[in-house]
Amino acid sequence: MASPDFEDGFSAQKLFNQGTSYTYDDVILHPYFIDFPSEAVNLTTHLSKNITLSTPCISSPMDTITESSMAATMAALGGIGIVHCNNKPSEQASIIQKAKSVCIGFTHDPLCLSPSDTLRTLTEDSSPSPYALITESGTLNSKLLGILTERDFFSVNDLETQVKDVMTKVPICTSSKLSFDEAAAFLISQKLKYLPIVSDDELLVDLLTREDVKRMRGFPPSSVASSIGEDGKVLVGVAIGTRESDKERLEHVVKAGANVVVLDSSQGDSIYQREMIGYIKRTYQGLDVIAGNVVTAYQAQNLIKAGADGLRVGMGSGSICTTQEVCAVGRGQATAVYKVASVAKDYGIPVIADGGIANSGHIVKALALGASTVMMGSFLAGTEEAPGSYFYQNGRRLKNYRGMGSLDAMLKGSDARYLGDKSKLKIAQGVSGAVHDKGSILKIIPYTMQAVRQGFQDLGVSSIQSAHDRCRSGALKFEVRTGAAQVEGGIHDLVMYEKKTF
Ligand SMILES: NC(=O)C1=CN([C@@H]2O[C@H](COP(=O)(O)OP(=O)(O)OC[C@H]3O[C@@H](n4cnc5c(N)ncnc54)[C@H](O)[C@@H]3O)[C@@H](O)[C@H]2O)C=CC1
Ligand SMILES: O=c1[nH]c(=O)c2[nH+]cn([C@@H]3O[C@H](COP(=O)(O)O)[C@@H](O)[C@H]3O)c2[nH]1
Ligand SMILES: [K+]
Repeated sequence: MASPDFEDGFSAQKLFNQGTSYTYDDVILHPYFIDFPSEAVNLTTHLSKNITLSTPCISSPMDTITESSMAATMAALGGIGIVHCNNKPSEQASIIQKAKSVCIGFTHDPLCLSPSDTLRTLTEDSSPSPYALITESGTLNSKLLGILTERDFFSVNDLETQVKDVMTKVPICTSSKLSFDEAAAFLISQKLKYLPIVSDDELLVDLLTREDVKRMRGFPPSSVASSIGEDGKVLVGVAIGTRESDKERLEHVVKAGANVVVLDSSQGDSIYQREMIGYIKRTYQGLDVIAGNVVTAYQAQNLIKAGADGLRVGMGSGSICTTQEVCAVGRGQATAVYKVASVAKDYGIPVIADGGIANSGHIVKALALGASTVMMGSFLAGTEEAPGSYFYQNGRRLKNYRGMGSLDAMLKGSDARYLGDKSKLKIAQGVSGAVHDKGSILKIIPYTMQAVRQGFQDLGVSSIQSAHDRCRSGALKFEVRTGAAQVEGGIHDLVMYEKKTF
């Protein structure tokens, strides 16, 4: 459809050239003519020059957000996880390897015992396991010898009995080559409660339980392609720093199968990033490098000229960030995304809108303003896939979430980044806190993406590319919302309500 000839609303170019730093909540988009169903919206996008994703979502390289479970599940949902680097290179490498071998839906790290362990091992925990898998070495990736369930040990009173004397030998198991659905069908057909999953050489790799099957049935079916690399395994990204030692780290993580590297810095337009981009491009042909963070057109151009294959945008916009307060630099995230994306588009470089995503509307705005993907911390914090255990406080189930520039995270890292350099005083640029239990991203991401599709339908655009084209041409109209308009746009004038998004 041709654009209407009314003076109504501002183009992004006009809106963001007035010297005001706007964030997502400050702006609102005008709806446009709809001539397609929301299911027709295709959110396929570019993470970087050479990597395509079917879901425009990335989990942030933070130690309370992305380790193996998050990375594997994000990729299964068509997005990608970037594994954090607040650990030893060998630890980061094993997180990548684990992410690449995880089968979504299965019980990972099932309880394994060795044949000589006693029943006491099983029962001494405050919440005893209802099963154990017996392997030669008592660990995963060892030959499966038997299974122990309540049926086997219910009537045995002597806790010193060795498990090998009561276990069921040669349990029914299935191949790790089966998909979740195939393995689940087998478990149901055999009326089993526990189904060990073994490799071709009979090593135990996973377990499928009836509870797993019930749980997975509660999640929406995935309608998008998983992110799979040339190695046939899920795509996994890694964050690294820009110190000399990060070159060695990179070697480890590339060997472990990392598919893309993110240079993780609050202010990416530095000599350190330029040199690191050059080094990576010279040393690892075919490995995409995402540089950042940046918030201005000038910074963006510098990193693109240095060879970046993608840019990460956001300074101080994150929920745990105090950079703007501490250092007086940064930018409202809507302005930052628009300005950086405008330059990056000229070079065909995709942009990640990083930080400040609190709802699906923010994702629609970020993508409409030129971002190809969004990176999220807080939105994914507190999920089952985020690292760390849940704990209770005042009756609420919580998980920790912290900034990578918080004192807590810096103390944990204790490597060259901060503490190795003992001559430097440490200044925190982030906080450490907790968020409530959000369930699984297997539910959050599909529902959020459907909300984004509905937003795109309201805008009259059926793909991220067409949103970018309409924004660039000035046909996509924006306006700034006053404080009162923002209040009006939220929930108001109710005595009480319950907010359920899906
Ligand atoms: N997006 C945001 O707004 C912010 C993000 N963060 C996060 O916190 C973490 C830490 O970020 P940064 O402190 O920026 O980490 P960084 O490692 O990039 O920088 C730490 C300090 O080391 C210096 N440095 C880096 N490479 C060097 C080299 N080769 N030689 C000498 N000095 C060098 C930097 O200039 C800086 O002073 C990251 O995970 C980042 O994403 C922190 C603050 C803001
Ligand atoms: O100023 C900061 N101090 C920090 O300690 C810090 N840690 C992470 N980040 C950045 O915040 C992003 C996540 O933001 P959200 O929680 O809003 O998704 C992340 O993706 C990062 O870009 C930090 N920024
Ligand atoms: K902030």
